[in-house]
Amino acid sequence: MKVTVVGAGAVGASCAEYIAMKNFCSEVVLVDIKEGFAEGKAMDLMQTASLNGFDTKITGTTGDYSKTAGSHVAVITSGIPRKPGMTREELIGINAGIVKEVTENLVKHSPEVIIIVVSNPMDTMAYLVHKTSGLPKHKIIGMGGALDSARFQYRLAEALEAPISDVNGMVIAAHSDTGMLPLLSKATRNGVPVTEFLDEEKQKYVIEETKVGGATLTKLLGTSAWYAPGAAVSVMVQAIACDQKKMIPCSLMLEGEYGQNDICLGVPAIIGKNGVESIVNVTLTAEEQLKFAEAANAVREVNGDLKF
Ligand SMILES: NC(=O)c1ccc[n+]([C@@H]2O[C@H](COP(=O)([O-])OP(=O)(O)OC[C@H]3O[C@@H](n4cnc5c(N)ncnc54)[C@H](O)[C@@H]3O)[C@@H](O)[C@H]2O)c1
Ligand SMILES: O=C(O)C[C@H](O)C(=O)O
Repeated sequence: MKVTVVGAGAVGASCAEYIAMKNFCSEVVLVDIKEGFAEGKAMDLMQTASLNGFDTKITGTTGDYSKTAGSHVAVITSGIPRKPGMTREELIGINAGIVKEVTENLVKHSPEVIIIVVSNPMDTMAYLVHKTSGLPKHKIIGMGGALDSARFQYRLAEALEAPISDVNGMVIAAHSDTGMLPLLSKATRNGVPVTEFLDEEKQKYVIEETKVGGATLTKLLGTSAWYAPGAAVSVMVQAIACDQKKMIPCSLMLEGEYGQNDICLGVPAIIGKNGVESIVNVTLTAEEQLKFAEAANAVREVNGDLKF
């Protein structure tokens, strides 16, 4: 399995590192626009191979997409991250042009590729990749829900004073500060609904902290997060590489599912060797349906700023 990661910055390098550490891929190619940067990151990572015990070959290139030819999966992390106080949506002006150009280069050299979109505003960038790549819809997957769900589980474990391995929960809808929908009604501690353990105040705390998870880290770090984003991508790439048929919330093109059309939004999906094997239809409460629809309206407005 050959994987390309475009953008060798914080998230791209973290993706490459986690993918290599899990040792399920033969080759990872890092691509960046900054001269020598991807080559340097690749060499540094390769010098961890004997220490960390992996055999994945990591190489880097400054913009030579012929080196990415024949990739099974490509991850797009190229573009600028937000600074404290910004929203992800404010990145559209710069990132849309980058994501479009990168998509064209990837598809030219790997026409069968499955693309995982990470650059923000992610739901809109995933939509842009659908509109510009010519790839079938099961081959374009936005990464947001896997990360947001991990943050949800972190906050649930904190509120429950439980180990994270006891906790299960999922976040759907938009990958934005206001449009995330943590499904508290379905979250469990070892199969028992968490609502049986948490009072309303704690429930509200978990939901609000989950939704601003990215903003909280951006304020602390001065730029956005990379460890958990990289780990989330590696889980998705592994699900494809190992045909795991894992259920992961991802931003996918909807055609009637969850009452939406012509939009990419986070929904649970089965991820396997074909990319999206199917979308899972979960029954939402009336309040959750309303929030999902509101998130869709907000993303649709941002999508309106795209120029193809
Ligand atoms: N979807 C998510 O959950 C999620 C999580 C974290 C970050 N992000 C987003 O991922 C993106 C990257 O974040 P980061 O922290 O790694 O930023 P970064 O600045 O560390 O890295 C971005 C890299 O992209 C490169 N780049 C820019 N234009 C390029 C081009 N045309 N071709 C190839 N490479 C190019 C830059 O040189 C840089 O090295 C941001 O848009 C950020 O908002 C999304
Ligand atoms: O918060 C950001 O801007 C980056 C990313 O989307 C995240 O959730 O960490």
